[in-house]
Amino acid sequence: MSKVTDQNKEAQPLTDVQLTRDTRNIPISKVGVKDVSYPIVVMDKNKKFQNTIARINMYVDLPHHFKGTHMSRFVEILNKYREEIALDKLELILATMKEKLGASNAHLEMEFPYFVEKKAPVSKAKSLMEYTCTFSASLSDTFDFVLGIKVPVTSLCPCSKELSSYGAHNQRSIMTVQVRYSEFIWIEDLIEVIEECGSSPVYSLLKREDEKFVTERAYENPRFVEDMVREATVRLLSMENITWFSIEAENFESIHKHSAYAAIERDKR
Ligand SMILES: Nc1nc2c(ncn2[C@@H]2O[C@H](COP(=O)(O)OP(=O)(O)OP(=O)(O)O)[C@@H](O)[C@H]2O)c(=O)[nH]1
Repeated sequence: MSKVTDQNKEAQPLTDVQLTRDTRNIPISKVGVKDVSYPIVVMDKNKKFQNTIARINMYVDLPHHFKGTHMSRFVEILNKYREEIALDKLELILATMKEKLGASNAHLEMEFPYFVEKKAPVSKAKSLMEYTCTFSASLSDTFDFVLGIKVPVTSLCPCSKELSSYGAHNQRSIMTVQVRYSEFIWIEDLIEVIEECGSSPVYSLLKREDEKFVTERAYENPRFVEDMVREATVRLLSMENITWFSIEAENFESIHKHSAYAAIERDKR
């Protein structure tokens, strides 16, 4: 490009390419930014609140006639609500996304580590355990919110216990619970419910007496993935404030190279 053309371009106002017309007549259901790392605040049952860092996805719909969305506005909105990005602000953030981006639907997904203080079962030694949680919120005409938690547990195979002369294969499993609710639910309470559904909870700190206890507890409570999602379903159905849930169990098998998996979803509305 010649120096003269460069100078001409600089003298002109910058073109807003995103606003130009697209002629393919295809609307887009979700467009935006993905995997933005950002500080958020989560309500903590014991300490009132907990600061953590989320990986955030923000999307809106885009009408067929626009070439592109305005990507910078998503991050501008995060900045606007910095220090106060929390559950009670999600609907407001989504409303701002709809307004600033001229959209009909807005989606906000956050995945973040959340720490819970746990006591070892016998020694009562305290330690912090990390749980991966998700907030998935959408606003169209109505607001929708789903809380998700990945809960690690130990599972011990009932079949292996029955067949083997010694021991039974056991492994770490991840139970993923997602809920819609009518009244607020503490992350801590939901974790406790799901941890009852494996052969044993897992801990970040165990002394010798705890290790003996959890090993024997797992042996006394063998569970297939099917048992785990059924046990969770019984509990989640009995919680009246839960209006919808999905529960998954994945066992990272210690005698196979693949996982065992089961899932149940129930809409109580
Ligand atoms: N729409 C879109 N923008 C992209 C993409 N990749 C990068 N961008 C950039 O996102 C940046 C910000 O775009 P805008 O939000 O429209 O920026 P702006 O025009 O200064 O902001 P406004 O005045 O608020 O519209 C631009 O530099 C784009 O090039 C893409 O795949 N799609």
